[in-house]
Parts: sequence; structure tokens; C-alpha cells
Amino acid sequence: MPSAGWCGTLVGRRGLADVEDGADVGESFAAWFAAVRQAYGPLVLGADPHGQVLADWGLSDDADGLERFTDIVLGAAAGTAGLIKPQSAFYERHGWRGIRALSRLVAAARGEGLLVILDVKRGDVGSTNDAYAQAYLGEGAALRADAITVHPYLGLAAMGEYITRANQSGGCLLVVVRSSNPEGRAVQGADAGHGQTVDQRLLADIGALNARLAPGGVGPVGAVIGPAAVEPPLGAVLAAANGLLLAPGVGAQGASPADVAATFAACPDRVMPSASRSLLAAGPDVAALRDATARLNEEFRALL
Ligand SMILES: O=c1ccn([C@@H]2O[C@H](COP(=O)(O)O)[C@@H](O)[C@H]2O)c(=O)[nH]1
Repeated sequence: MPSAGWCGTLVGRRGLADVEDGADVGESFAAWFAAVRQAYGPLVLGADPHGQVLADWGLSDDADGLERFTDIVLGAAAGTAGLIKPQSAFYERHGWRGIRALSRLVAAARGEGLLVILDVKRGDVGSTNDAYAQAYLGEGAALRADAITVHPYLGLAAMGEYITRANQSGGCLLVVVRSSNPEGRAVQGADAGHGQTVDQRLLADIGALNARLAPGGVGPVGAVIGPAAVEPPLGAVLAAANGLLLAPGVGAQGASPADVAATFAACPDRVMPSASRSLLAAGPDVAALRDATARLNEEFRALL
């Protein structure tokens, strides 16, 4: 799929898959992430049109406001960041018009060569997961993203269609393993037997999946891990998962770039730190938002 290119640096996407120096970035999300990380840094710009953000930007909290929000965020992200993460909830609350705005954002961002992580946190029984997977991942998906987030409470084994589609289309499935909010600990830190907590067990299972799908490489199944010093530390288990790691909670929820570096010291090159409200506070001026994004990306680049 041809893309508009960013400042002449990254000139293609999966399918064309070229970078300036002629290296082949390959077909996978992981390969494309490695390329954008090198070009811009690992930061994910969170595109969350909270009511408060829209108000602060002088936009209406309706579909028109979402469309304007989309133009500003796209203008700031293109050429500054390699990844964008819209949170579906903030679009869904405006019904079909909100979904239309989200669809335009996702398609336009992908067209600009950005990797789009749609934070939609699905997860159901297998037959319903199949339908969600058809909606978001792979060729012909109605709202096609490069990656989506899912909850594993109904079992990783029920997620076959997400994984197949992500793997076949160069996408990524991001499983919520250790969330950024403290309320998640009661479940995520529970004893899963064999001396493992639930989050450790999930990472081990993700590692087994990736070992089968991408032996020796970074596989299509990743994890969502909050960047906080929480017991037990995940360290080597994170590295052994052999997947990409989305780290939300930077800024507004209190995590700093140093916290991210400490949490992911075992595999810094696989982390995708994400910030929404703290970055959006720099808007609505496109140049100011772009500068804030570029600065945070540089900070992460120096640490990870
Ligand atoms: O554990 C998680 C998983 C996802 N999120 C999402 O990330 C952003 C955070 O926004 P900030 O404004 O940077 O706090 C939001 O979309 C959450 O749904 C998370 O925070 N924690």
C-alpha cells in the first residue's frame, strides 16, 4: 500500500516496505515499528478526544468537534511520530457519527504511513471474537487498524482469529496483561499456580505463541503493560514474551519516561510508550502539539 511518506524519510509501508537507505522493513508490525522507532522514536500519540480536551481546544463535544480534532492530531502526528492510538470509547460515545470520525482518522493515519493501534479492548467467546477480528484486522476489515487491544479474561485460546489475521496481515494483537490502573492488580496479580501470577502466566503463554509464529523473532502477539514498579517485577518474563509492549499511562497517570525505561530495562527496543492527555494539552495549535510530541519522542529515544 503506497503512503504519502513522511518528510521524505519513510516512503513506504508494508507491501512497498522501503526506507531511505533501501533496507527492507519487511511485512510485520514489528519490522515497521523498528523502522519508525529509528526514524522518530518509539512514542505512541494517544488520540483521545475527551470532553475536557475538546473543551480546552475550543471544539464542540460532538461529531464536528471530533472531525476537527482528527485534522489537528493528524497534522501534528505525520512526520513527528510513527504510531497513533485512538481510544475507541471517545468516538463511540457519539454514535455512528463518532465511528465515522474514527474510521476517517484510522484510514487517513494509515495512509500517512502511521501505525495505528486501535484501543478498543475487545475479548469474548471464540465465535464472537471471530467477528471482532473481521471488523478490525486484515484485508477487508471494515475498520482496519494495524493493531488492536484485547482483554484476555475469556482466554487467549479463544483469540485464534485475531492472531491468525494479525499474523497474516502484518498486524499485531495487544493483550492487556498488566494495566496502568491500580484496580487491575486484584485479578492480574492473583496466583495462577505453578508459582506464577496471572500476568506472568499470560506473558509466558504469549511467548509460546510467538515462538511458534515467529521463531527467533518478535511475534504478532504483544502485551499492554503499565510502566510502574509493581510486584512481582516482570523483567525476564517480558523479554521472553518476544512481543511488542504497549506502555500506556505516561504523563497524566503519573508515569515518567524514566519509569518506562526502568520497567522495560530487559527489552527496551520493544516498548511503545503511550501518552494521550499530557500531550494533547499542548494543542490545539498543530505546531505546538507537534513540538511536544517530538520532544517526548526524543526523550524516549535517549532512554530506550
Ligand atoms: O492499562 C491501560 C490500558 C489502556 N489505557 C488507555 O491509554 C490511554 C491513556 O490516556 P492518558 O490520557 O495518557 O492517561 C487511554 O486511552 C486509556 O484507555 C490505559 O490508560 N491503561
